[in-house]
Amino acid sequence: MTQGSTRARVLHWFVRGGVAKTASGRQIVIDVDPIVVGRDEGAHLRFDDPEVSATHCELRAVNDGVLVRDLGSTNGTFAGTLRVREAVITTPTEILVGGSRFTIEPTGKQRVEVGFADRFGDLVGASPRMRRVFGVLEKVARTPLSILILGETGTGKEIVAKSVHLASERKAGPFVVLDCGSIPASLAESILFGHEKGAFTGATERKKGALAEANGGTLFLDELGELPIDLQPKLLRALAERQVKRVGGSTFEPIDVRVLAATRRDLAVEMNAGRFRSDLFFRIAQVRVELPPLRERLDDLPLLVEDVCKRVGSASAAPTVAKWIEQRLGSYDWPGNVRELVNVVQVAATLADTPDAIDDVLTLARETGDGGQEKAQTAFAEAKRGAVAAFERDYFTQLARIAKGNVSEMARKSGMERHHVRAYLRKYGIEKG
Ligand SMILES: Nc1ncnc2c1ncn2[C@@H]1O[C@H](COP(=O)(O)OP(=O)(O)OP(=O)(O)O)[C@@H](O)[C@H]1O
Repeated sequence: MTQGSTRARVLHWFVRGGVAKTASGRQIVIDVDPIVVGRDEGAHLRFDDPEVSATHCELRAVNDGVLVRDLGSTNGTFAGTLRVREAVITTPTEILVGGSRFTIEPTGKQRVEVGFADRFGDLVGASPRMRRVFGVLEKVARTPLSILILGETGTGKEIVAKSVHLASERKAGPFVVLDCGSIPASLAESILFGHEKGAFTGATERKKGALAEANGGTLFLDELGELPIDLQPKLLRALAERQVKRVGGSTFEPIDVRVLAATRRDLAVEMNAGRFRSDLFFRIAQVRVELPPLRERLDDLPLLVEDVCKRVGSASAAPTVAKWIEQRLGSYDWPGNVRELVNVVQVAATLADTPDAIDDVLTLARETGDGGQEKAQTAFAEAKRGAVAAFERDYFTQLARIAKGNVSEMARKSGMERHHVRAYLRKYGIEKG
């Protein structure tokens, strides 16, 4: 995990792309950025075939060949005679989608331009995939393009959005965050577009919506996949026409807003299931940025550890903390991604003078058992924090399982507000399913 080895890997990041060819002679180059195959007008490789789903499958270059991934299509994706959910194509292969066919012809290894920047705004990362992300963000931050940021919980989606805003010409304007997952359906329209006084019961004052609040700046739509379906065409219209009408109002006000959005959900699957509108998807996903899970970019650990230690004022603790993580969590898969790492590093950094204490406290936090002996050797406050964290992690993991990921159900069962439940799920990197 030294800087030297990181640099060598950057220079040697190669993928095998290819070309997708249709019977009518259309050709499209397959690179590391995903190509969507589907019936939708926004699809990169489009088939006007009713048996093809709106967003049917996607193709992209990976290390060994062309990755074909079905996007929850109705009729499936076939490589030759095999129905595939996900497959890496290494030799020329015919792909069947609905009643249409195309061929993938993989090419030799090609070098991916990753750039050398190992940070962008508040983000750091030395892995080739993050360096590539930084290169893309550098190029698009100053443009008006909207960006869809994809990634598991805790991979840094919100910090990407904030950093893009601060690197854009809109940085002096507002940065407004709207968590689409916590909007109550009855207030959704008013939260987005605002309302006039008396528009509905409880509308005691005229109020701006999130779009108008973000005027002159950036609106970050977190959890875009959870935006209520009936609101989606209205948002699309507002973005296209650059104007909003408040609930209960009769006039339009102009808005000048750049939209950035994030999602943990696979929106292609949502689109095929009719829960997300593809026209809104293609409007917002003018640029798609995918943040890989931390387990796929462990090269980022040293720089992240250094960054967090600096942030908490313990820069000198970084080598001890990095060594501890390498030794004790070397094969850990970080389900809570960078957020979980940040939590671990913050605790470890404050205890770096006594590495044994790191062991005690962080092992405690991870264990759900009582670990009596270890507890008694740790300061009471730390031990309690560890035990509470273990309880919370366990409770919400089980709750999510029982409620099959349904946040409303979890809120009912736990007697908590939905946004509190969501905060705990995030804190411990628990997928909602
Ligand atoms: N590349 C990075 N460099 C430095 N810090 C990072 C990086 N990525 C994430 N973080 C930190 O990890 C934490 C989680 O990041 P963030 O809230 O942006 O994740 P997220 O993907 O939006 O999560 P969620 O989907 O749960 O909302 C924050 O403390 C953030 O500062």
